Amino acid sequence: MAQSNGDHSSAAKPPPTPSPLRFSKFFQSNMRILVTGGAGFIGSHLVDKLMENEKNEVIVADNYFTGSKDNLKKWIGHPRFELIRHDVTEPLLVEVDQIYHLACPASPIFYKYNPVKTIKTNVIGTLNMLGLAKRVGARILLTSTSEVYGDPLIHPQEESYWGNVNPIGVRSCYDEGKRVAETLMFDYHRQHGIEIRIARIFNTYGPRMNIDDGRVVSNFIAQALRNEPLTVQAPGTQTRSFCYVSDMVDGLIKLMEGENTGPINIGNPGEFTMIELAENVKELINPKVEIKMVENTPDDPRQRKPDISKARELLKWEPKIKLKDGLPLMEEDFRLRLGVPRNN
Ligand SMILES: NC(=O)c1ccc[n+]([C@@H]2O[C@H](COP(=O)([O-])OP(=O)(O)OC[C@H]3O[C@@H](n4cnc5c(N)ncnc54)[C@H](O)[C@@H]3O)[C@@H](O)[C@H]2O)c1
Ligand SMILES: O=c1ccn([C@@H]2O[C@H](COP(=O)(O)OP(=O)(O)O[C@H]3OC[C@@H](O)[C@H](O)[C@H]3O)[C@@H](O)[C@H]2O)c(=O)[nH]1
Repeated sequence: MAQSNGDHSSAAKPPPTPSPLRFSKFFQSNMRILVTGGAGFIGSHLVDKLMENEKNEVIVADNYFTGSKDNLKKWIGHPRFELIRHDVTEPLLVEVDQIYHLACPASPIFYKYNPVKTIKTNVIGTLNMLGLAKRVGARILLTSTSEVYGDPLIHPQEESYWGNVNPIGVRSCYDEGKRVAETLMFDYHRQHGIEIRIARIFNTYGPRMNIDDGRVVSNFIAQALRNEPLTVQAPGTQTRSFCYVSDMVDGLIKLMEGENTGPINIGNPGEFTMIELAENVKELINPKVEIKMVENTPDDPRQRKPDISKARELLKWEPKIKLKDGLPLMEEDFRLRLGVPRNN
């Protein structure tokens, strides 16, 4: 059953007065934007889009755990761009107008690698970024996740659903971490009037994903190009809905620029079983490759598909790129990075 989330738009207090430093711009930019996790997959595409606007000055803070300077190489040295090696579990002092807070490992193998660090990143990292937002009067957007719905008992998932999450499982550092991060966002909003935005991101794919990061689309494409079996984790009937990264970035910017706090689902409602995904990749990239069933990991959600009515209505956003059109764009990037030419 869907549950009510109450009225998210009414803040108890007016927003804090921005710091006077907010108006002392280094350049003639109108907007100084901090992107935490900006050296990662989604973050670096977001930076590309934000940098297209000459009125934006972009500061990236990243500890390079799963991200890389390479993703931002075209901006290093640009007068409107700054890259800081920084871990968000430590406070950060910068003067900005907007904060896109993405810093957090997203692939299950990485977030489970050091679960204590993952939960610290989600809780202390978000607390630090909210403290920064409060001091400088910045608007802050959190990239939350479809994992807040856990192994969902309603389908598709709408924002009013409170989720079905194991609080002590191996994924909890991430999904409970993001749930606490959402709570902190709303507490700062109600208690201190901070302008918040929460995006619940569903599985996103595209160029620049770490080749061996363990997520399903990157795994299957890399396996197909290396002539290795596509590893479908049992039972293979579990579903996901895959959003191409440029659609995701457009949705995040619309949410930041709009008037709604969220949480708002941002994802592509096209739903596929993992067997269907493997078949699509096989047909598209390497028809000779084998599909192999392998053991799954605990608490793997059995179904996932966003209800994006809110995004359509409130943000006037919907994804444009279908899986069959997005996979070849990612294939090109993986071929280049793996050194596998098309006629191989
Ligand atoms: N890609 C998806 O399918 C998806 C789905 C739901 C939510 N999200 C969220 O979107 C955000 C970006 O995901 P992504 O796919 O680009 O992942 P990613 O792993 O490519 O990027 C995460 C970035 O955060 C950085 N980071 C991690 N911990 C940090 C810390 N303590 N301090 C500073 N930087 C740190 C990493 O080095 C990396 O550059 C994450 O918050 C993730 O939870 C992603
Ligand atoms: O090689 C693989 C990898 C994964 N899988 C399956 O593919 C599905 C998707 O797995 P992924 O690891 O790509 O991602 P998940 O959907 O489990 O988690 C993701 O959800 C949303 C985000 O917050 C994160 O990016 C990530 O946690 C799972 O059912 C998994 O069992 C395979 O069948 N084979």
